Amino acid sequence: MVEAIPNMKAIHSRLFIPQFTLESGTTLYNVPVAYSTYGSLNAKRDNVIVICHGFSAGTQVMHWWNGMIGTHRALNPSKYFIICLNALGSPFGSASPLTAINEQPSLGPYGPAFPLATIRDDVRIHKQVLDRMDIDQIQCVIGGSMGGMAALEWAYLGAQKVRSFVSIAASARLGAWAISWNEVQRHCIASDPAYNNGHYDSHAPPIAGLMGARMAGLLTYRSRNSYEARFGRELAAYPTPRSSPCSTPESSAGSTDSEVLSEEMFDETPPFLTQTYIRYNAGKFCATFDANCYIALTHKLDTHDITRGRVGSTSRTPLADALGQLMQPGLVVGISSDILYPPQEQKDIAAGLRYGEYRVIVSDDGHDGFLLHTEELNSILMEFLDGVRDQSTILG
Ligand SMILES: CC(=O)SCCNC(=O)CCNC(=O)[C@H](O)C(C)(C)COP(=O)(O)OP(=O)(O)OC[C@H]1O[C@@H](n2cnc3c(N)ncnc32)[C@H](O)[C@@H]1OP(=O)(O)O
Ligand SMILES: N[C@@H](CCO)C(=O)O
Repeated sequence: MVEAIPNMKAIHSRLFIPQFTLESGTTLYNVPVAYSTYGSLNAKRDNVIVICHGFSAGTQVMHWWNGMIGTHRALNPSKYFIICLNALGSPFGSASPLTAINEQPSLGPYGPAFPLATIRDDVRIHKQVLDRMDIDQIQCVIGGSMGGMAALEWAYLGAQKVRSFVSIAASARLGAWAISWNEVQRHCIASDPAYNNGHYDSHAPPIAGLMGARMAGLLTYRSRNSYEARFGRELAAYPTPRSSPCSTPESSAGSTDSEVLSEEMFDETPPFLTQTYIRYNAGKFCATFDANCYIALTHKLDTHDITRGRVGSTSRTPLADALGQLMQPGLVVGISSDILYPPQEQKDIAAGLRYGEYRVIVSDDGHDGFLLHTEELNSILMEFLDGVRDQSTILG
């Protein structure tokens, strides 16, 4: 349920950047960038907060961070001009495998030929959108997961342009563990014959592969304990098993449901709640996501490394050297049970920053805690934003 905010409505737009050269060297033309805004710019055009979205979200912050945005919330549209811009490669409006090559319909969509776009590319092209709005200073850039990685990249634009940042449940550079999970997910998609090396009919996409990828992803977003507590070995109430030699009232007397399930039924019916959960949610995801976009975004994540090009190749402490270059206050938040980007990674980021603060949300919800614990996150953010504002008032 999306909260109705008085005197405030989201504005959704798309702007076209005439020419943009990616880090890879490929130049895109007439590049769409989708974004949503909440609130209004003040006279000095400096009350700006940039929100960076995660892997599968779009720019409509109210849809996935509802608890964070509102009149008495950290993201207060009566105070701030809040903007969320869609990452390149995502299926929600910016240039991606789904959009026409250089916006020329006659050329058809990029499909698997969409070039590698990094998080740094996102920041550079999103900055161009802000430049066109005559915005030169951002109060804070805030993001979780992939968005938290983008927040770190935004900070490298400098403390005059980006006054502070908040990076939640994110890495400074993707490690072998997270890259491998991305590879597992790409493999699921590529193994689906319908994928056809990315040249599939949009009416017959590789659903099975995409579902497999999302199922694997879903597990990395939670923790063992959260699944155990939520589902345990509970059976789904539906669908009812067709028939079974073991399921007559007589034969099942004195047995639990799970004891009377035959192997055959196990294959044909999803008896455990956890199975229906991951199947349902992966299926729901497939209704709005695209397989080539999924692959493009996982490659984007793999390239993420804040040290790239910022630290000499002989550095023995590349992470600390790169983080030490950031001069603005940075809040880094971890979720205690995050197995994808474990809290030690956020602790290390905060430790490397000159003006870093580390906070942890203690929860069994895993990586998805950044979407689920909005009350706690909201308080942490409010405190940080107030502190930064007080500092700016004192320091000018
Ligand atoms: C374009 C846009 O920007 S839209 C935003 C899309 N992206 C996002 O929201 C970000 C990603 N979101 C997510 O990963 C998840 O939604 C989270 C982490 C925020 C919440 O996940 P959960 O805690 O599992 O949410 P919830 O308890 O509502 O369950 C999710 C769904 O599974 C269903 N479900 C729960 N248990 C079961 C089960 N055992 N079997 C089948 N279905 C189940 C729920 O009914 C719910 O269905 P619904 O989405 O149709 O209402
Ligand atoms: N559940 C989140 C986790 C990744 O940030 C998503 O799907 O976007």
